[in-house]
Amino acid sequence: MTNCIVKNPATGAVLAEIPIDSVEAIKVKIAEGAEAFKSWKKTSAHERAALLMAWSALIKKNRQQLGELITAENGKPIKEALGEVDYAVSYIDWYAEEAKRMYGRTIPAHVPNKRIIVTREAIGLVGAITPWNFPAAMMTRKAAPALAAGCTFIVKPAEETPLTTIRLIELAHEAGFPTAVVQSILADGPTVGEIFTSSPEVRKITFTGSTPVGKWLMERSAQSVKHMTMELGGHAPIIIAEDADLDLAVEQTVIAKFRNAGQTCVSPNRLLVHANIADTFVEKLTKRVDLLRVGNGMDNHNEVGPIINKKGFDKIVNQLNDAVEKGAKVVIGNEFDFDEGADYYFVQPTILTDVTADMKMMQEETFGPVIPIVTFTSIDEAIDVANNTPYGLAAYFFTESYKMGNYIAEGLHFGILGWNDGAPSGAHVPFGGMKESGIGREGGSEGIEPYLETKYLSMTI
Ligand SMILES: NC(=O)c1ccc[n+]([C@@H]2O[C@H](COP(=O)([O-])OP(=O)(O)OC[C@H]3O[C@@H](n4cnc5c(N)ncnc54)[C@H](O)[C@@H]3O)[C@@H](O)[C@H]2O)c1
Ligand SMILES: O=CCCC(=O)O
Repeated sequence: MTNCIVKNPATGAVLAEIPIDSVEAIKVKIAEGAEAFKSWKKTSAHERAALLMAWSALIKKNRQQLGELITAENGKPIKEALGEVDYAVSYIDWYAEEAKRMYGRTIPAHVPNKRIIVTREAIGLVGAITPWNFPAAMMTRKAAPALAAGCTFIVKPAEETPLTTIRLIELAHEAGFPTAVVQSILADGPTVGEIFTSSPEVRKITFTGSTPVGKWLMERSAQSVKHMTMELGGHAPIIIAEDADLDLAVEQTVIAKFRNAGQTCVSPNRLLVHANIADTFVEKLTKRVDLLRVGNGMDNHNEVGPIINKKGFDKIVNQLNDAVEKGAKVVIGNEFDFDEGADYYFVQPTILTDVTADMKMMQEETFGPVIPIVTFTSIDEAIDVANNTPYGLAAYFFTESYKMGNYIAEGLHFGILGWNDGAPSGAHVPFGGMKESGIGREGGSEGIEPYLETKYLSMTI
């Protein structure tokens, strides 16, 4: 592959054909990033914060253009794409502030003539690899804390959606970041994975993507003991307790589930509803889902865009066929609008009932607009089913009871919990997963820690 062909997933039209970086060119960028670290780490936190604020201002000025770029290459509705630009910028704003709070400490010495000082230092050159589902926000939530900490940064965006990243990096340079401090590269994942993991100059890898690729990167990085942040796959449950506010649960389920047509790592993948309220809930949810308009995200009225590509579409169809063959009942959806020749794929929002544990969608991430519904009769049973997965990213639950809510929260093994809340993400909170959903957190005060080393100085005076 010498060129990366970027397509509009809503139409299959080619948006751009960009030459990919050669192995040699990638190695040169890594060397430049490592060299730039020597001076960048010496800049003051206030200087770095000011550059981040200048970058943020330029992104805000170009909000509409960036939003349209996201919709064009990713497919999500324009309103959501503009929301993603705001979300992406919020990480830059947050870490421009956090840059100034990289506090150290002093430790009382065990003898009178010693003084001990603990400082925090930037790790070095960071290699980032990002997915196509949030082309702006997954990049800035890595770049902003890395740059704030004093690290230099190289990102490899997904081949499906590199245009947003390329534009964001241009704006960073326009804002005043030296070229070698923040860079992007364009190449296929395995090539970049191979180079990043084998390069001693790359001191940290931060990855957002699928669990198998994350595991592979971790294995290879062991050779040079790199720092790692892993934001991997999810398999989020929603538990609807018997006393839940059903209208609220319906509204929040729709928000959580159909964002980016279900192609979101925190997207609910399994809906567990108490048997006594299941019929009422399914009826209300179906009415609401029936109102969702599917189509090209550039049309402001559409709320559910296309699936990113044929591979993603085939996975969804395969899971649906498997579920129906094993006895699931289609309440709404299971319909498709696609054209393999043109290369676009839409899936109608789908609700399935009579879902059982042996169905593929109860074990694997679907990454599509599909809601499988399972009933339960006791909350312990629901918690067990929810936890019965190697993943542990996000989980949601709906109950009006304070005691029940706390009981469920304490029982769930997930890094992010939404109680009566389908939208828990934000720059100010620690985002990340347990078990095979990842290592480390992005966002919040936790999000800068993975870019810092601890150094302590012991002085005899
Ligand atoms: N936990 C989170 O914060 C989070 C956020 C968004 C997406 N995700 C996950 O990402 C996945 C969807 O993205 P995807 O299907 O594009 O994932 P993917 O792992 O196939 O690709 C993600 C990125 O990794 C690159 N890549 C592929 N193979 C590689 C290799 N061998 N070495 C290095 N890089 C490689 C790709 O080019 C892309 O840039 C889902 O599993 C989703 O849950 C997780
Ligand atoms: O897909 C993963 C990111 C979604 C989010 O940050 O809420």
